[in-house]
Amino acid sequence: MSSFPIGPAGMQPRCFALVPAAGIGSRSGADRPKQYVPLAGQALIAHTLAALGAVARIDATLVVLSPEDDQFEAAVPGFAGERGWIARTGGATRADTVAAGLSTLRERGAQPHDWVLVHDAARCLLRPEWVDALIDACADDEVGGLLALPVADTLKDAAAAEGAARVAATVDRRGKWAAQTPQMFRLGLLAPALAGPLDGVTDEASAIEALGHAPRLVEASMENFKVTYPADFALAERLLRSRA
Ligand SMILES: Nc1ccn([C@@H]2O[C@H](COP(=O)(O)OP(=O)(O)OP(=O)(O)O)[C@@H](O)[C@H]2O)c(=O)n1
Ligand SMILES: C[C@](O)(CO)[C@H](O)COP(=O)(O)O
Repeated sequence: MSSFPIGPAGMQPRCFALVPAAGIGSRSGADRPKQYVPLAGQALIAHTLAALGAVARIDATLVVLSPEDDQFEAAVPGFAGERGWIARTGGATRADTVAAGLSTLRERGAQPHDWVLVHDAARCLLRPEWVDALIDACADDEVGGLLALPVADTLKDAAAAEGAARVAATVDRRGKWAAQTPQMFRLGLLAPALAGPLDGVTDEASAIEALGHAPRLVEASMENFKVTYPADFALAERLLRSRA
C-alpha cells in the first residue's frame, strides 16, 4: 500500500524506543512523580529502561522528560550514551510528549521507515522477550501494532449511573482487549497521526486508527501493567523482587 513509509530498497529499518516520562502521576498518591518512586532498590523508571536496553534490536532509547525535571540523572545514573538519549521536551499530555520525542528522533537521524516503539515509563515490569515478540509480529506488518491483553473480566459501565460507583450497564467483553505498551509504528506514519485531532486519543494506536488503519494486537501478559494507583507500587515491588 503506497501510503506506508517503506524506505529505500535494501535498507533495513531501525528500531527506536521512545519513553514518555513527563507525567506527574497524579493518581499515584506518591510524594514525587511516580517514575522516580524507589522499587526493589532502583527508581521505577530504571527498571523500565533496563528492560528496553536489554533488547538488542533496539538501536537507542529516547526518554522524554518534563523541561523542569531535575531527578532523572540521579535516578538512572549512566543512562545517557550511545544507546540512551534524553530530551527535556515533554508536553502537557502524553501525546504531546510523544510527538515532541518523534521530532528529537528525526533530528537524531531516524528515517520515516524506521520503527518507533513507544513505551510508558510507568510499565516497569516489561520483559525484553515481550518486546522481541512485538518486533517479530510487526516487522513485516504494513501498519504496526501493540502489546495488549484480551479482557478476562466482565465489564461494567458506570458512566451513565446516578451518583458514584453504580452499574449503568454490562458491556459485551467479546473481542475486547486492554491496550498496553510498547506500541510500535513507523515514524513516518506515527508523526502525522499525532499531528491530527487528538480528542479521545490516549495511546498511539488510537491516533493510527483515526487515520483508518488497523494496528495488530499482540497478546502480552497481565504483569505488564501500568503503575497508576497507590496499591500498584507494592504489587510491582513484589513482582520485581520475585524476578531477582
Ligand atoms: N504530559 C504527560 C503525561 C504522561 N506522560 C507519560 O505517559 C505515561 C503513561 O501515563 P500515566 O500512567 O497516565 O502517567 P501520569 O500522567 O504521570 O499519571 P496520572 O494520569 O495519574 O497523572 C507515563 O509514563 C507518563 O510519565 C508524559 O510523558 N507526559
Ligand atoms: C498508553 C496506555 O498505557 C495504553 O493503555 C494508556 O492509554 C496510557 O494511560 P493514560 O492514563 O491515558 O496516560
